[in-house]
Amino acid sequence: MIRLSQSPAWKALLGHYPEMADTHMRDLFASDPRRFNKFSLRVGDILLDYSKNLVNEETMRLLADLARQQQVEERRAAMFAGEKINTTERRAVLHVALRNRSNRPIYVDGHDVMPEVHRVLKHMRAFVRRVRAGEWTGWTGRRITDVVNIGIGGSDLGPLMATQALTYYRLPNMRAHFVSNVDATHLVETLKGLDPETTLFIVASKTFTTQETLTNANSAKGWLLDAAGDERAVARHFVALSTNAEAVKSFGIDPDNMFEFWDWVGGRYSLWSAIGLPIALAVGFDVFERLLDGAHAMDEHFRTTPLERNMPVILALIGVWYADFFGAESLAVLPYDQYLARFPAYLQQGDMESNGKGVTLNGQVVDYHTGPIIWGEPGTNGQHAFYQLIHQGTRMVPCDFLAPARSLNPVGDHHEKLLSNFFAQTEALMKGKTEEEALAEMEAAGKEPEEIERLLPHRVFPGNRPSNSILYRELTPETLGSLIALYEHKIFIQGAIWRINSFDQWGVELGKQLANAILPELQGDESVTGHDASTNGLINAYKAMRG
Ligand SMILES: O=P(O)(O)OC[C@H]1O[C@H](O)[C@H](O)[C@@H](O)[C@@H]1O
Repeated sequence: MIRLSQSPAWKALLGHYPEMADTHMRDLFASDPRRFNKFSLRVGDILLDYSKNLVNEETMRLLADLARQQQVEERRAAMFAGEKINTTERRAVLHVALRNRSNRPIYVDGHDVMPEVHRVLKHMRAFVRRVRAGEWTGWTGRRITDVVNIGIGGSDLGPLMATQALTYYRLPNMRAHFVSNVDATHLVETLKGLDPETTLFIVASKTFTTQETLTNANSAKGWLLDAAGDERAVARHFVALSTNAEAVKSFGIDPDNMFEFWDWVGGRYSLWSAIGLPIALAVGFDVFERLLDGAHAMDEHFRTTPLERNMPVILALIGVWYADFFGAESLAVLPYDQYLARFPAYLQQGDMESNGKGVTLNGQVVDYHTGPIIWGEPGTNGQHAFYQLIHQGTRMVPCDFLAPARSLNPVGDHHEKLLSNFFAQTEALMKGKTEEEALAEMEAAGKEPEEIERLLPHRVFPGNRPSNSILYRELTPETLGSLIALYEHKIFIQGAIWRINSFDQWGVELGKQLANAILPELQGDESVTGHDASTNGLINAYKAMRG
């Protein structure tokens, strides 16, 4: 197979790049009054405006050619058909089955997975009902008031982000907590205000072998047993979300209290599975299902819409354009929605663990850039922190701005103020401020020539800095589901273009392996000598310092 970087579609983009690198978006807008109409797209209640990008119709055509050349349509079909597109782990990738709200069967190895999906959803619904109704009680018969999800990575970030995003929809009398870090501080500080009699632990781990999660779960069990003094209490206070029934059993959790999922659910794509149980406990099962409905709607758009009008595909193509042709290193995700405060953190795993790869599906080292660094904070906080660099720094930082048209908390003019910032930032990034404009402004303000001379260069904004704006009607559970699915599919399409496996994560193994080797060396006071000088030095300094 010809290398991507040598392929006709890639070369065509390389040929087109100088023209666009030499273009200012101001001119693109000035020369085309229909630019917004041409480069925006609506799916349900979500509007994507991608007109403030360094693209013209030719760019989008060439990018779509690249997608076709890379057979993204075939890859998409293969994913929905349950083919084992995660080739290193020989697994299907079917988070879409978890939210398949149609009657369409989805097959893995000739076996329709939908009946199992529905069985687990039913199990979850019944459990949520019992807990919320106070029928499922703790060992002393008191109703559950607090749920503590113990998990990390995909078994934490998705449920945490979604539970937080759906705070508005939370039902009363149930608090949700999330413990992930193996730093005992996380567990200890979380448990401080809690009563063992009314606390339910959800041990969430796809593999049920993850060090952090099992360590936290064992300590939580100790905390419970200190109060209960009877092993039988564990069955009332621990449930598991996992694919590994054996390990769950040996931890001491009753298999009846295990909510199952399958190897075709990637950890970072798992919030739609049993891993969503803490979400459902916090907001109720009906709201959880609305989240699935929203994701399904985006899945259907993604599955059936031609590439040119396909929202995840467009986001993916624009990202490839900047990463590979403009040398952009990162993508800032900037939600002007406090409920989405953890969305950037969630996408860090979603995107960086998926597309932070340097070899192709065939094992060839790539000679182009793959996944970007994802970062971001909610607006307007980011504006008062790091936007300086985005506006006037030396790097190109493509941004995704997200905002709801309607606030769930309409108080005074907060929302207009929030949205005026949302609109202003993308406008400022695109237009910038020329030297002439800055000069005219200072003169109009009656500034002295000395001051003008001193400050003028600092008051210039180059502009021409790209952004996508994603405006949605309101943060409903459906919209949240659609937004998450939008990014999931975007990541998939980028991985398909780069010919990498977006669904494995070998890069997390080495650190784990070395930590396992170091752990026993931390025992005792003898000096360690088996590593490089830095690592030896650090371990020995630690031993001296800890006393
Ligand atoms: O759900 P678990 O099996 O406990 O895995 C938790 C996390 O740990 C691993 O290190 C992986 O990098 C993540 O993809 C995964 O989400």
